[in-house]
Amino acid sequence: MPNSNWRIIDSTLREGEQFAKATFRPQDKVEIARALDSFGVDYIELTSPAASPQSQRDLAHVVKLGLGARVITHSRCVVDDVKAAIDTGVRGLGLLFATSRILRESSHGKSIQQIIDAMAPPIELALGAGLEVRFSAEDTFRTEEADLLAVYRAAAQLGVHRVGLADTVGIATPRQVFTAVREVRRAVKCDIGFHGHNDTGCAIANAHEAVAAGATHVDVSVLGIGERIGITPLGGFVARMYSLDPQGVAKRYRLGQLRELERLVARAAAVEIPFNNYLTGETAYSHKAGMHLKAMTQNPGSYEVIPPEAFGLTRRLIVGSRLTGKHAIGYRAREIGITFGEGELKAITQRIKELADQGSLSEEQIDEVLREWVTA
Ligand SMILES: CC(=O)SCCNC(=O)CCNC(=O)[C@H](O)C(C)(C)COP(=O)(O)OP(=O)(O)OC[C@H]1O[C@@H](n2cnc3c(N)ncnc32)[C@H](O)[C@@H]1OP(=O)(O)O
Ligand SMILES: O=C(O)CCC(=O)C(=O)O
Ligand SMILES: [Mg+2]
Repeated sequence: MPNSNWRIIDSTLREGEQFAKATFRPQDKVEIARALDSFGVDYIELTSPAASPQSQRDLAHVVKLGLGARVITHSRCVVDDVKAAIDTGVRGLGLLFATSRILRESSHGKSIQQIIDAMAPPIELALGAGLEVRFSAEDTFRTEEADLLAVYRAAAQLGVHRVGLADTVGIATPRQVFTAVREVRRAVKCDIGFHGHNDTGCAIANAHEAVAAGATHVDVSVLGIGERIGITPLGGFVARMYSLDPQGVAKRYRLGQLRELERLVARAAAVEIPFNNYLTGETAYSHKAGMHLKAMTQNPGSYEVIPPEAFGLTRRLIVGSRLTGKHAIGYRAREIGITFGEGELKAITQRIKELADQGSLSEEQIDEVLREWVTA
């Protein structure tokens, strides 16, 4: 039975705003927040109101939209920043402190004990205001294990609802993530979140391993946008989890809205959707090689673990290439009402391959060849 005890925290409007090309206008944030809510993400995280006056106004505005998703924000362990967050009416707050030696030296200059002392007042303030509070050890995977467990235990003792592991620089392997989450799971009783950057291409696998080891919350952003090359993409994470539990995932999220959501964010962030994007990429359901096409005409599950219909999309069988085969040609012929005998089919397939050696044929061109063959 797959683990279904996980929630999506969409951070397009926080981590995604840290993406080099993104500067969201107030109306973009509203539109994106509404679309995320309609898709069904469990949390929507926006930039700290301490960042700028407009960030403060945008957060307060999104809070007032009355969305089903919990609107949360993110903050340093600084009392004034937490006060600014509370004033916006957010439901939850992600607090963090970098715990690795390198970031302790370059970012804030505090020892582990000083971090433990400094995180108490902001955590207590946020909890006292009734917020759902999470504390993350930034740069978890370059932090000494004993230091990590010490800050998590201290946060749990203060009463946080969740502790977070953050692969801030995208260095963790899936095995490391599994082990670390399992250790934290043994050390604290509260929920556990995971935030993973994709610098070494493991962000989706790492999010999955975090869940497998007991994490309850996963940070994602639409198209994965974030600092540098970003974090676990919403679509990629949904693909991973859908393949393990199709009904469970389809029940919780409006999967047919994913493509429009991605288009919206791509426009707002001034990027293209990659051709090989998870689930919705232009070629995500295109099949080309003759051996694949034959099997696909028998059973679409042959070369697809995720059916396009689940995401409101359609499959494409590319029949007119030099890699085509007689089964695919016969299939297309039958679709347009033509039936060929075995010998004829082999001959026309050879002819199509010769033509396709000069450049692939469109569906219209294939149909024309098939019809001409009949009348010739
Ligand atoms: C890994 C991540 O993505 S973490 C989230 C990153 N998000 C952001 O940075 C939000 C946007 N940031 C901002 O608008 C600004 O950085 C602000 C408003 C937060 C702070 O601005 P400034 O006061 O001008 O400080 P600046 O950004 O130059 O330096 C960071 C300061 O935060 C401190 N700091 C860093 N991490 C933490 C932390 N977790 N808790 C408390 N203080 C911290 C640093 O020590 C430094 O303070 P200092 O001025 O006393 O040395
Ligand atoms: O607060 C967190 O858990 C993550 C912060 C962040 O964006 C990161 O560490 O990359
Ligand atoms: Mg990040």
